[in-house]
Amino acid sequence: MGNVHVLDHPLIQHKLTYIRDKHTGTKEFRELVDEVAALMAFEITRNFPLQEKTTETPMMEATTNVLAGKKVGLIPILRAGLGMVDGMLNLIPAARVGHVGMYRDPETLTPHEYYVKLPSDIEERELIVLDPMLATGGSANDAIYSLKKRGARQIRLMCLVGAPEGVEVIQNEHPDVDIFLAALDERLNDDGFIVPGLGDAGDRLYGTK
Ligand SMILES: O=P(O)(O)OC[C@H]1O[C@H](OP(=O)(O)OP(=O)(O)O)[C@H](O)[C@@H]1O
Ligand SMILES: O=c1cc[nH]c(=O)[nH]1
Ligand SMILES: [Mg+2]
Repeated sequence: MGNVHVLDHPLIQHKLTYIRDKHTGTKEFRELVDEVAALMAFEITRNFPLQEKTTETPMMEATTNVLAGKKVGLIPILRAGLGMVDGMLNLIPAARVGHVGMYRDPETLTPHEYYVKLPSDIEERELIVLDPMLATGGSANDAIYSLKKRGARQIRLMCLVGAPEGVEVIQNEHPDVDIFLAALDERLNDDGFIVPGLGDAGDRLYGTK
């Protein structure tokens, strides 16, 4: 079963509080999501392999470390996942970005895929699926199946807020996928929204409500 990592770094938790706050406007919401994504990138890359390199410092020749060249693919689930891309790219600038378009029917809560465009070598890349919200888990579940169908082999899922229901779906359907969250919330309400949550992530990012 995939591990669930709740990234409880104080800076992440502090910023998440203002992301949740209903008084936070679109501009600030977008900036905070960007910042938290960068902080989460710092944590999610913690186990990336290093290799030794000989470096001449101004003082002497030294054996130092550089990243061992792990190839990364960032896969935002449109729309709301887009809000996490730039923050991640700040720390992993060589990552390629693939897009999966998915919307959740507000009545049935069923996800519908409407767009897929991926780097050609996804089978060689460590893919990080990005979406602020893991609610019923339907969207992330379908997006991960869609990636696997196209050859993906290594996938992690990174969300700001997860519900236990969504976590369970991913753990059951994709035991090979580790989940990284800034918070694991209480539950879903009757409309399929995470509570306490942060509301509709896409609408808050792009000011569409
Ligand atoms: O876990 P689930 O129950 O599938 O719900 C989560 C999904 O719902 C939201 O997207 P939405 O469908 O609102 O699309 P948007 O990002 O375009 O607003 C959110 O960004 C996730 O993709
Ligand atoms: O709480 C939720 C659930 C699904 N999508 C959102 O944007 N928010
Ligand atoms: Mg939305």
